[in-house]
Amino acid sequence: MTTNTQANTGPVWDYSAGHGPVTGALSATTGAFAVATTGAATGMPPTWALAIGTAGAIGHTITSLRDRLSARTVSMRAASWLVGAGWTTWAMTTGPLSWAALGSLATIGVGMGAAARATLLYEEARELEAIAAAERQVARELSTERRAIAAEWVDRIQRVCGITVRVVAVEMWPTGTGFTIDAELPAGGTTYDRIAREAARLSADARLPHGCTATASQGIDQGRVLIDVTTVNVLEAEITYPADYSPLSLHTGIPWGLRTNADEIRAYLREQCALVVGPTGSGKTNMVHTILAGFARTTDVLTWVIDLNAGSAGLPWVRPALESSGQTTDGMRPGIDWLAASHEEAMAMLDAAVRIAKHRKMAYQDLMSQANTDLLPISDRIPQIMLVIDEGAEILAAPDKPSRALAAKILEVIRIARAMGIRTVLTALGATGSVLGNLMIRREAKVRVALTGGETEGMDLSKQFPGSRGLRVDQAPYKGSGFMGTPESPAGLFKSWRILPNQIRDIVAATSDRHPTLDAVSAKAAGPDYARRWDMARTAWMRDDTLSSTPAEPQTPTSGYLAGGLNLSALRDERTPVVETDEEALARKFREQIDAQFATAPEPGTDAPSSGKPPTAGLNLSALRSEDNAAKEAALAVLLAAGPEGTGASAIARALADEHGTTRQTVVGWLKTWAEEGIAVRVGEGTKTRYVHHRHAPEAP
Ligand SMILES: Nc1ncnc2c1ncn2[C@@H]1O[C@H](COP(=O)(O)OP(=O)(O)OP(=O)(O)O)[C@@H](O)[C@H]1O
Repeated sequence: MTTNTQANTGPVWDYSAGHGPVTGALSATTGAFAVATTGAATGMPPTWALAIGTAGAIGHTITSLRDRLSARTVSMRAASWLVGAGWTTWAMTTGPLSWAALGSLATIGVGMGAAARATLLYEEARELEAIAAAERQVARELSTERRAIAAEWVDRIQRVCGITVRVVAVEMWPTGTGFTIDAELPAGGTTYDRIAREAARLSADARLPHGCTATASQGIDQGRVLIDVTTVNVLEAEITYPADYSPLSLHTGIPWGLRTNADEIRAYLREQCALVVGPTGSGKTNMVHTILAGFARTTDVLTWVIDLNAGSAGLPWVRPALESSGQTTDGMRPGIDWLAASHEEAMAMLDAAVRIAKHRKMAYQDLMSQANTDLLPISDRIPQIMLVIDEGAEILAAPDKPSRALAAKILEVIRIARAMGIRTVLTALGATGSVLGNLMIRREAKVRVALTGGETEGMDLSKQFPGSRGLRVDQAPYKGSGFMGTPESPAGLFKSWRILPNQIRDIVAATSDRHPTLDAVSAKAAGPDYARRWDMARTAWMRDDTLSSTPAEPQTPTSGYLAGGLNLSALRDERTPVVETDEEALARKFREQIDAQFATAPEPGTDAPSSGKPPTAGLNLSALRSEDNAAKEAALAVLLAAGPEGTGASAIARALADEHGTTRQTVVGWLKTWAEEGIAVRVGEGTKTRYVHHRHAPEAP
C-alpha cells in the first residue's frame, strides 16, 4: 500500500497493493497499523489483510474530513476500539490468550468494529458538515447584512456630511447593541471630524432610537475613520456592579462603567486626576461608590476620602470594619484608608498628602534613578494615594475661610504630587466655571464624567469635553447615565453601574486583605495624624447614627478631631465680613501665587454686581464669593413665597438673575444645604425635583 498526498485534500491511501500482510505506513491509522504489525509477527493469513484494509479505509474516511476532525484523534479512537473489540471477542469465544489468537480475533473485531465505527464516523461527519453549511449560510447572510449597512452608511455620510467614504469593514458588536464602521476618507485631506461633528444629524438620519448615537473617531491612520453606531439603548437599564471583585491595578485601569456597546470603560489615574460632575439626583453618590469599589479592588491604591457632608460617601466603606466602640475590627480593614468629614480632619489629611509627596520626592531618588523614570514606580509596596473629594469642586468655590484653606491645599496636592503618586477625584454638582475655569484642574483632571440623569440645565458638555462634538445632554436622560471621556478614550455616552449597600459590604469583606500598606517612607512623613486616623476618638462619630441628622454647630479651625457634624453648610452661612487675619492673608497670598502661576480663567457669568467686596484674585471663587447674603436671603424669600408647591433651582436663579446675577449652581448648593439643615424639604425626583420651605412642607404643623 502506498500513501499519496494531494494538495488541499490531504493524504489518500491506495489499498490495492496486498504484498504480504501489510507494508507501508498508515500514518493516520495507528490502530490499524498496530494490528497489522501484530498480525505480521504472528503469521497473519493473507485474508486478514482485507480486514486491515477496512481499517485503512477508516483512515481514509477520517482523513478526508481533516478540516473538521483531527485525524490523529480519530485514528487513536479507532486503535483503542480495535484492540478493545478484538480482546473482547477473543475472551468470549477462545479462552487463554495467544498471539495468534489475538491476531485473528483482533482482525475479526477490526472488520465488525470498523464497519460500525465507519457508520458512526460517517454520521458524525455528516452532522459536522451540516453545522458547517449552516455556519456558511449565517456568514453569507451576515456579510449581506454588512454589505447593506455599508451601502446605507456610505449614502448617509454623503447626504449628511457631503463626503464620500469607502467602507473597509463593518464589525457587528457581539453584544448585539450596534456596529462599528471602518471607512476610508476621500482623498484631498478630509479629516474624521467632518463626520464627528455631524453625529447628531447622522443619528437622526439613521432614525436611531433615543439614547443611541453615531460617534466618529480616529481610524487606524489619519485617512480612516471609525464610526460607532449604537442601535440598542443600554443606558436606560439599571446594570448592577459586576459581582467579580477580582484584584485590579492602577496600571491596568479601573472600570467605571459601560459604553453603549456594553464595553467597560476604564479610568487610568496614575498621572491623571478625575472630575465627576453630576447634579443632585443624577446618580453622583452612586458613581462615587462605584469609584471607591474600583479602588478597593486594587492592590496598589490607598483611598483617602473627604466628604464634608457627614462623611456619607465614605461611611459605607468604613462601617463594616468598625466595632461598636468605634474602633476598627481586628483583622478587617475598611474599604478606604482614611475618611475625613470635617474641615480639620480634611486639613490634616491634605497636609499629610503634601508631606508625603515632598518626602517621597527626596527619599525615592535612588529608586527612580535605578528605574530610569521620573515617575515614582507605584506598586503594592509603594501605593498610590487616591484622594476622593466629594463635592470637592464646591469646596474650591466656597467663600468661607476654612473652605478656602482647604481649596488651597487641594490645589497644592494636585499641583505637586503627580509624579509622586497622589491623585485626586473631585466631584461637583455642576460643571461650574469655577472648577473648569481653573487651568490646573483643566490640565490635570482629564478623566471626566458628566452624569446628566435627565438634568439639562447648567450642563455644559462643551466645557467639560472640549473638542468633542455632537454630545447632547438629552441623549442620556437616565439616572447614572451620562458622558465619560479620558485621554485614552474620547468622550462618549456611558452608564455607571448601580451599586447597593450590601454589595459595598461584600466588597469591603472580599478586599480586606488585599489593600496595600502605606510605605514606611510615606507613613513617616504622614506622621501621627495618619497613624492615629482610626483612633477611637477620631472615629467614634462614624458609629453615631444621630450625627448626620443633627445640624452642626459652626466649628472653629482649632476644634478637635471629633467631627461632631459637618459644618460646611454652617460655615457657608458666615454672614459677617471677616477682618483678614495673618492666616487668611497667608492663604490669600498662596492663592494669588497659584493664580499667577496657573492663569486662572474668569468664570463666565460672574461679572454680576458684587456685594462690594473687591474681587479676590485666584481660584475662581468669585462666583460664590460675590453671591452675598442678600442674594441668599432673596433666594430663601423666593422659596418661602413658592408656598406648598415649592420651586426649583432654575426658577430661583431666574428670579435672582437681574438683581444678584446668581448662578443656578450656587442656588443648587444652597438648596442642598437647606435641605440638609431642615430649612427646605426636597420633593419629587429627577426633573420633577422641587424644594418646599419647611413652613409649607406637608409634615409642618
Ligand atoms: N447607575 C445607576 N443606575 C440606575 N439607577 C441609578 C444609578 N445611579 C443612581 N440611580 C438612581 O438614582 C437615585 C439617586 O442616586 P444618587 O443618590 O446616587 O444621586 P445623587 O446625584 O447623589 O443625588 P443626591 O445628591 O440628591 O443624593 C438612586 O436612588 C437610584 O434610584
